[in-house]
Amino acid sequence: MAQEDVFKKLVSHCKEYGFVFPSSEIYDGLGAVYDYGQNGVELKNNIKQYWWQSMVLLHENIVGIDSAIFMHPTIWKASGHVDAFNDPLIDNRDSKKRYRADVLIEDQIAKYDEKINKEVAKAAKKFGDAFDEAQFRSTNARVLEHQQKRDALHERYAKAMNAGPDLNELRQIILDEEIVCPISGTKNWTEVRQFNLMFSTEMGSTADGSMKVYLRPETAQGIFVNYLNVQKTGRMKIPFGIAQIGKAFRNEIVARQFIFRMREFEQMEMQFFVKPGTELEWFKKWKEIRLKWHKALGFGDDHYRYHDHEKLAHYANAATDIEFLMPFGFKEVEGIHSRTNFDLSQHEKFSGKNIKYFDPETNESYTPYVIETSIGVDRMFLSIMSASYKEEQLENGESRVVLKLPAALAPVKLAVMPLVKKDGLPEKAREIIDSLKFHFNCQYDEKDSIGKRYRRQDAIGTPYCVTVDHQTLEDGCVTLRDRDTMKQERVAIADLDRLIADRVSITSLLKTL
Ligand SMILES: Nc1ncnc2c1ncn2[C@@H]1O[C@H](COP(=O)(O)OP(=O)(O)OP(=O)(O)O)[C@@H](O)[C@H]1O
Repeated sequence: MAQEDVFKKLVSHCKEYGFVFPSSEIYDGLGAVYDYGQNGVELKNNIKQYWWQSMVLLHENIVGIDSAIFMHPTIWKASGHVDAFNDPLIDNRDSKKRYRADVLIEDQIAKYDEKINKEVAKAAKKFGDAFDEAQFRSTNARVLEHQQKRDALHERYAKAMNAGPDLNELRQIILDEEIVCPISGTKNWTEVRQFNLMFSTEMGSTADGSMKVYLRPETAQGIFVNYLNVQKTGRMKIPFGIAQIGKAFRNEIVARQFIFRMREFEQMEMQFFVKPGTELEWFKKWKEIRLKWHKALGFGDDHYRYHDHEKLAHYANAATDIEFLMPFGFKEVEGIHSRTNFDLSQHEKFSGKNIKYFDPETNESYTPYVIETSIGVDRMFLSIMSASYKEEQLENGESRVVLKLPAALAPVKLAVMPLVKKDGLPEKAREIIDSLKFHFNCQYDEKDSIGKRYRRQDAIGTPYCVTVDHQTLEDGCVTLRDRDTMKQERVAIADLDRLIADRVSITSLLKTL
C-alpha cells in the first residue's frame, strides 16, 4: 500500500478509535488544532511519563519544573523571538493561499529527488539482478541532469537562507524554478514577507493600561529564567538539568500532515547546565542518551537517524535532529542543541540582574553553557502511531487492524471479557478488574462476539485480553490472549498481576535504558 494511503488510514483510525479529533469539529474545525480523545490522552500521558521518568527518576542531577505559559514580554525580546522568530511567507494572488517560501523551495528540491528515484526504480526493474545502482547514478544522462539541477538549487537556496534570509532571492528562486501554486496552478506570486510566529494577546483591562503578552512559542525560556531559583533552592551543582513538559504555541503558516505541525502543541524540554568548555562533550552524551530512549521503544533502529545541522543558529555551536521514518519520510521529532550561554547572557543583559552561577569548589562565578533536548509530544505520538499501525492478513482468510504499541504506552493494558452476559460471568469479570485496576488500566467489554471484541482491542493496541468462561467459576483460571501473537493460554486469575503488571509498566521500558 502506498505510504500516503497508510497515512490517510492512520488519520481516520485516530478519529474512529478515540485517539485524535479535529478541534471544534462541529464548527468545521480550527486549522492545525486537535483534541485528544479517551485513548489518545492515555497514550499521550504514557509518552510524557516515559520521558519525565527517564529524565528525573534516572538522573539524580535533573529536576523538573512547571512554569507559566504567560511570561514577562521582555523575555521574548531577550530570547530573540520578537525580532527573529519569523518564517518567510508568500501568497498566491489567484488562490489567495499562503505558503512558506522556504517550504515551496524545499518541496521543489524533493521533486528532483523523486524524479531521480523514479529513473533508478525504472532501470532496476528493467535490468533486474544485473543492475548496478551506483554506476547507473553516475552515468545516466537524465539522472545526472536532475542531480545537477537539484544541487544548484540547493546551493542557491542555502545561500539565500544564510543571508538573513534574502527575501528577494527566495522569490526569484520560486519564479526561476517556475513553481506553481498547487491550488490555482498559477505563478502569480506576491513579494516574500517575514511573518512572526508568536501569538499575542492583551493582559489586564485597558483602563489599567494593558500589556501585550505572548503565548510562549517554546517552554525553554521558563527554564532559563528559573534556573537560579532551582539551583539555589535545590542546592544543585553544575552539571545539572531542568526538565519541563508544557504547551507551546506557534502561528504556523502552513500547517499540514495532521498533528505533525500544529498551532498549539506540547513540548518536553530539558536544559542541561554545564561548565563552559565542556559543552561539546555533553552534547555528544545527550545525543546518545536521547537516541537510546527512542530506540528502546522497539520499532527498529532503521527508523531513526541523526541530522546534524551544517547551518547553525547564531547562538548555537552544535545542533542535531533525531529524525523518525514517518509515512511521509524521515522527519524531525527531537532537536538537541548546544545553545552556548546565549540565553542566560541575554536575560542577564535585559533584566539587569546577576544570574551567574557561583561554583563553590573553584570559587568562580560564570554563566553556564546549555545543552538542550527538545521533543514534541504530539510528533512523538504521531511517530509511535505510524510505526504501530498494521493491517494483517490472518491464516483463516480474515484481516485485522492492530496497533502494535509498546505495551508500556498502550492506553488500555488489559480487557476483561465474560464469554456470555449471564451465569455469573460478568460478575466474575468485574471482580478481576477490581483486583487489578489499581495496578494498570483495565477495560470491561461484554458486547458482541469474542472475535469482535478482540478486534476492537487490537485496534486500540491493548496488549492483553482475558476471557472469563464457565470453567473459570470452577477452576479460577481464564484465557489470556496476546495481541501480537494472538496465542491463548490458560492462566490462574491469581497469576494475572504477576504476568502482566511488569510487562506493561513504564518501569520495564526504563530498565532497558
Ligand atoms: N508546530 C509544531 N507542531 C508540533 N510539534 C512541533 C511544532 N514545532 C515544533 N515542534 C516540536 O518541538 C520540537 C522542538 O522545537 P524546535 O523549535 O527545535 O522545532 P523546529 O526546528 O522549529 O521544528 P520545525 O523545523 O519542524 O518547525 C520539534 O522537534 C518538534 O518535535
